[in-house]
Amino acid sequence: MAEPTRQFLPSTSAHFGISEYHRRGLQTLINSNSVTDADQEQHEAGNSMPSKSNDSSAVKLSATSNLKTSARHDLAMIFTCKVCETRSVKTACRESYEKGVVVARCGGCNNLHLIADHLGWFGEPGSIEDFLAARGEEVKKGSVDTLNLTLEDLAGRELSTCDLISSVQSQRNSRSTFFVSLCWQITRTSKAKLRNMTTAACCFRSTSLPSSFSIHKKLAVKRNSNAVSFMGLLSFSPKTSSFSTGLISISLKQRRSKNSFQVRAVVAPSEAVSGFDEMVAGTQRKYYMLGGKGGVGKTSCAASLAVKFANNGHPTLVVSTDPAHSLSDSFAQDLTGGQLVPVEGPDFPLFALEINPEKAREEFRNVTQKDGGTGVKDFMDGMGLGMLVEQLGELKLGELLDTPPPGLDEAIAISKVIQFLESQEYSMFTRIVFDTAPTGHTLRLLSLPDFLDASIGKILKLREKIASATSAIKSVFGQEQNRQGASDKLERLRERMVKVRELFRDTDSTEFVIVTIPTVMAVSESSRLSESLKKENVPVKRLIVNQIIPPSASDCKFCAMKRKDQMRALEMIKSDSELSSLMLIEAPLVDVEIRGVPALRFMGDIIWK
Ligand SMILES: Nc1ncnc2c1ncn2[C@@H]1O[C@H](COP(=O)(O)OP(=O)(O)OP(=O)(O)O)[C@@H](O)[C@H]1O
Repeated sequence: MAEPTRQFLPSTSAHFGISEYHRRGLQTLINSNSVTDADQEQHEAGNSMPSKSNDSSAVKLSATSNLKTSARHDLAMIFTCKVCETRSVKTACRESYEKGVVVARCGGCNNLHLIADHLGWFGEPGSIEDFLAARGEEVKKGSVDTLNLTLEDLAGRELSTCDLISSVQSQRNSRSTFFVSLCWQITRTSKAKLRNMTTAACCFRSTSLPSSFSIHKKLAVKRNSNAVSFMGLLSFSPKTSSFSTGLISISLKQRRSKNSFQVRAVVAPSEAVSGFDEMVAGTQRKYYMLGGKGGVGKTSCAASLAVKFANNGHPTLVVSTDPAHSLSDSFAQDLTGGQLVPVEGPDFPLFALEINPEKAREEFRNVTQKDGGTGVKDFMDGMGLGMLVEQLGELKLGELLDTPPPGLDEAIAISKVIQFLESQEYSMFTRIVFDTAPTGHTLRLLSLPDFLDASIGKILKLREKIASATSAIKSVFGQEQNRQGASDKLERLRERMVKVRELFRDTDSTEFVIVTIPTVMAVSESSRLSESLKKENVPVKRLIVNQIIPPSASDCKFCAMKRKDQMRALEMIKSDSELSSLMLIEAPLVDVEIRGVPALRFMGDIIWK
């Protein structure tokens, strides 16, 4: 048998470490004649010889002896095949590495690389460390805590070549450890590679995230139709110097086998161009608000956009601020409860939140009543401060509190979401999609922040006047503290309202997408909505015309008439002064109900191109 030459060209940054944490029992020892494969997924070693290589591997062995993917595999290594530049993670038996023979097959080009050969089968006995040392190259060893794999290590190449789209940071779990999920988006070229499971690219967005990290415990491998996710403990060196531990989730996309969702008949109308590339680009947070007349498909469009963002690597949050929520129905999952609920199905994190408007309204009422509403009025009446009561009348506070203006609950709901998103815990979300309430509500919502801002401002001023006029009396009544607390709350609420207003008008981060259907009534309403949005300086670029009946060769008279009507409405859009300037996205009426993630994915692929 011709003796293959072994050639390893490890990178100088290569390091190696074996943790002492999880020693295997003797019963799992492989005898010194054994050859082990070094592949976590396939047991393939020993069936062919390591390639005689001019191909060389930049080998990085990392300490993961507590890796529990298999009882036999307690050593992990990451290496780059110099033949095909594929980065691979493999696990092997430590005893085999120390006493036997270990070869690793490159997932990209199928070449075998010799990692250890203590039996001298392929030349001088030794291991990769010896081979590297012979070349005068550096071998680094480390314990679990000192293993710091860079992002490039996981990506397997320069990150500058990746289109870094998103990242996920962390949520604290009840035990105060970090759950860290890393997500990444890759360029079209790298996507092709990923489909072959050859490489992956990661990225971080948040500045608070570590610059280096290592996986030192693999917890789970999750497979679904088009992704494999690795979950593992992560250690990293944050800016604050000490090491932290968390969980890492890495997804490798595979070629999608078959769309599990089948529609019986769909005709995509003319070129649907939504400019999705622009929508998905960038890692900075963006807000998309979808609104329109009741029943036109706002929820379906919002949910399908959220699924599409998530499947394109953006950790996404979809929020319903419509008092009559239908997100749960649309996703076919229970998303109620006013909390962030993970949506099952998409490749990357997607969470949903249905805000409880009644609760939000109640909250507002409590705060204002304590400080500026009937509480203050009663108090002032009692004190004989007639002239201030007059000012109260001007504010129409009673009206505000007894019959909250329409749109108030939604404004509070949105401000609540902003509050959520400002916290570090939710900094991972890079796309926020709002499923808003029907048009009328939304229009009132738009003017509401200004109205509330003014009202609350007046309430606060009034409070100050009362405070100075009655401080002595109040201290007798012992109410000062309560009033201060309520006043602070009110001030915070006012600030949040201002933020809602700013968010709605921020052209860099926000876009309002109008959803309509091709009927004269819906188009007229959309035109009015567009006009109002413009007046309020809310950025609007896109108009979805949903439920367009596809042309048909059948003699269905009803369908033909209906389609004719629809075409008329479409013409109306094209000549409408408000709507004609918007990017028109035509979405067909499909003959199944859009329910559940596969259906939403399907719809998203039609609309968001
Ligand atoms: N393109 C489409 N083809 C077929 N059915 C659709 C399409 N778009 C939406 N639907 C269906 O229309 C119904 C209403 O859709 P959806 O709930 O998304 O509308 P909405 O505007 O959010 O309604 P509401 O104003 O009541 O919240 C749903 O049953 C949905 O499955």
